[in-house]
Amino acid sequence: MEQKRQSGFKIMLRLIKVLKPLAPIMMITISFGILGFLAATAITSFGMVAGADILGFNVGIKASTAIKIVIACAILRGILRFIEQYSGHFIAFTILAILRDQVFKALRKLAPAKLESKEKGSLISIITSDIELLEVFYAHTVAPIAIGVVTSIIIACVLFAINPIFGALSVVFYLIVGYFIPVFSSKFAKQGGIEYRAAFADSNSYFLESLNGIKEILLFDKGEDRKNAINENSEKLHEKMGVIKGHEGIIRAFTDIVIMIAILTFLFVSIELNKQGQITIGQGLVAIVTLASSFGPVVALSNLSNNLIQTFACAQRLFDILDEVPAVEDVPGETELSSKDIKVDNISFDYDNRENILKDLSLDIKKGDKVAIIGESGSGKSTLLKLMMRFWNVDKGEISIGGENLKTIPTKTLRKSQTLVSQDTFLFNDTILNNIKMGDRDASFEDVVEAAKKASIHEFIMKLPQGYETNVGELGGNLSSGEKQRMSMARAFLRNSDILILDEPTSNLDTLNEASILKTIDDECKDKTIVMVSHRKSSSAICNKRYGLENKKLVRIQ
Ligand SMILES: Nc1ncnc2c1ncn2[C@@H]1O[C@H](COP(=O)(O)OP(=O)(O)OP(=O)(O)O)[C@@H](O)[C@H]1O
Repeated sequence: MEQKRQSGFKIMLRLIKVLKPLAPIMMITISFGILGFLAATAITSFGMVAGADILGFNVGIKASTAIKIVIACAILRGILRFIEQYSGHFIAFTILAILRDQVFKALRKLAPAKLESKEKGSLISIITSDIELLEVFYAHTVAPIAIGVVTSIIIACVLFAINPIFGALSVVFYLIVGYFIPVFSSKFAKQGGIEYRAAFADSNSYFLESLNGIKEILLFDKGEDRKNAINENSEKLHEKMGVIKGHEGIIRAFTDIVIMIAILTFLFVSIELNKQGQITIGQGLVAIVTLASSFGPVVALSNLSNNLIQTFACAQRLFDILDEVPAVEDVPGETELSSKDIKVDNISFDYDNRENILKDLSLDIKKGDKVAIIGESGSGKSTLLKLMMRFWNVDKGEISIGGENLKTIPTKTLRKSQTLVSQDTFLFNDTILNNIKMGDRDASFEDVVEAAKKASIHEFIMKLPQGYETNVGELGGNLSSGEKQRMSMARAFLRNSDILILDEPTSNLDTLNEASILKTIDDECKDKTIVMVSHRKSSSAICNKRYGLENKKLVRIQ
């Protein structure tokens, strides 16, 4: 399951590839960003020109003209910055939407097999905060790098025009601040960023697990332990953030020192060049002010490196999901199955190349058969059902329905032909009506009531304050397992598939409700094929064929 770690460069290239459809808008962001920064630098530079002219240093431009340019640049700066930020964020949030869509598509493909073993808290981190952090890359990285590089080149040319030494020196300082510091910084901060994102996901998982297992925690009096562990996780996150922020502080201080050194260097060089008669005092002042005000985009690059490491760690986790190979590929299309006979032909299966769970197992189920599978816990009964629904593919042998290999039956057709009722039923935070209607979205209210009656849950629903319109969420998880299981049966009756797959369908029911549901199944499903896993003899009484799962194979029981 662990994926290969990709280099920062590869991750960056892949993130940029997603940008392709929005390249024209990115060009707008970059162009307006460059013009905006040039306008900002021009404000200070021409301000200095005006000052120099007023003080009597000749710089070749009149103070009145320079002031007009300053005013024009100030207005332009606002407009340009607005367009840059607007288009930059439009790109970022559009891309986040595209990425979210890709992740959901990937999760759909991975479900259910590959998601069984994934930590749900970690998945939630990826879908929410990890993707959100990529905004940093799209809105605050790509354009700033381009803007930083281009503006630095332009300013270096302007300084070069004043005097080549200024031009050459500015290139050196831009490289130190915009390239060497970020590269050096990222080497040290890399591990911290990766560790922080991993700790963040772990902490989410632990919290979610604690919520899910709250009953067990209280029952075994582990509340204090859990609380301490959650506090420890928070402390760990705090510490890791402390390391990142400490590092950021040092880098910022270092960057500021380099900028100060650059300005002082320009000051000394200006004095020297003025002494040699190569530049006027006015030119020297303009060069110093231009350099000092031009570091903005380059400093933005330097600050990026810390954020980028976290962003890349998030992107890596996102790409791991996108790259994960599903256990089963969907088969597109829809067909009619010629018959509903199921043939399990000499199959073997194991999870992740471990020991075989099922080996050379065969089973013939004719349409209308009611088959019970009995066996010890962990013997592989649920696994066999999962294989019949193609949640996983068999490793050897073949399962077919109506003579057609499961692997080639369109997924939609397969899902339509089968309904699963399992030991634990998930109800969505919606009305009871809509929860049962999962079985058939187009069913009428009367159909739902009839299905609920068959599942012996109608009377219970009618006693609820708003009957079928009661929201499951409002019951606050107060539904009993048996009530949930009966709702699941109601869904199954409504769905009316030809093949009913029942995994301990009555495990949470009392004998009265069990008998009632079994009678309905017996009466209503005469022509349906049923494959039922059950520990209870009473449940399997409605079946005409019984098999025991022993030593990875099925043995007929009379
Ligand atoms: N997704 C999975 N990945 C790896 N191993 C799994 C997975 N699901 C189940 N197993 C293992 O496969 C074996 C068979 O599990 P299965 O759920 O099929 O047993 P079962 O007979 O239905 O058990 P029970 O009666 O307790 O429900 C068990 O050892 C289980 O731990």
